[in-house]
Amino acid sequence: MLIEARGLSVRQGGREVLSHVDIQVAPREIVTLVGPNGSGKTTLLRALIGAVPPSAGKIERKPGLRIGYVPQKLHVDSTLPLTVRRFLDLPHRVSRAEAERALERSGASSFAKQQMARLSGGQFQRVLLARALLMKPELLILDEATQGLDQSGSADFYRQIEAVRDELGCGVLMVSHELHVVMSASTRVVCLNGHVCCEGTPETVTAAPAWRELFGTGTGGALALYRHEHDHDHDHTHDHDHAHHHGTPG
Ligand SMILES: Nc1ncnc2c1ncn2[C@@H]1O[C@H](COP(=O)(O)OP(=O)(O)OP(=O)(O)O)[C@@H](O)[C@H]1O
Repeated sequence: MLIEARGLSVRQGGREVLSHVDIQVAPREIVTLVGPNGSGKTTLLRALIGAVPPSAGKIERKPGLRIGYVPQKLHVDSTLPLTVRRFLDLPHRVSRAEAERALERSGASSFAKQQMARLSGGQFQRVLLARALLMKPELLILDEATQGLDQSGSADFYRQIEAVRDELGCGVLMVSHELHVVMSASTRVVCLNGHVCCEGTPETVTAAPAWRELFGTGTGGALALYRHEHDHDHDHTHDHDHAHHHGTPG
């Protein structure tokens, strides 16, 4: 296990925004965190990286765990002349070989000499990914990294994440709203609404009543469509009763 939280509660602004959350990420797993706005997804990531203190519960990290963090967005002053390559030198200079490897793994090599201010949204996210990879992460954490990208742009980005996972063998924990794309790339989905509503494989979670209550059946339909198009096993023998429910939804 890379990281494990047990019974994690966090208070923000006098209110409990996370209650008794259990979550863990193992090497090579891609765990996707989904949930409505304000359900505590960002707060959970911040608690896991140690940026907000828990009010109850325990977080255990593998000793010396190296975490690479890709934020939701990052503001770069558009008047500041700064190339992608120079951006990777902030806050610490990195060797040419290290920078090149990180850019290559992120699919960002072709725009290394460009100005940060002129990148597209998808290129910018790849640069943030490259920066996170400089950490040689054992755990990669991404907070809605594809916000603002179109569907094919975010699908490309998630394929890059899978390639990084395959190459580095790191675990991945990410937040996303783009359910059908993300779920096709996830080994496990955790549905959060202040507490863990349900979790499991994409198929089991979308079939869980707690999920339906939060998202309706539309996203399950989109997932089914995606799977249908991309997976030629049309055998409908899956048993959908394996999602475990923690507490009651809502
Ligand atoms: N520093 C803070 N002070 C007070 N309240 C906060 C703070 N950070 C978060 N909250 C509150 O905690 C709740 C959870 O916020 P959080 O950003 O974790 O949700 P989220 O699931 O990431 O939402 P979104 O999908 O909109 O990004 C929200 O009600 C938010 O207003």
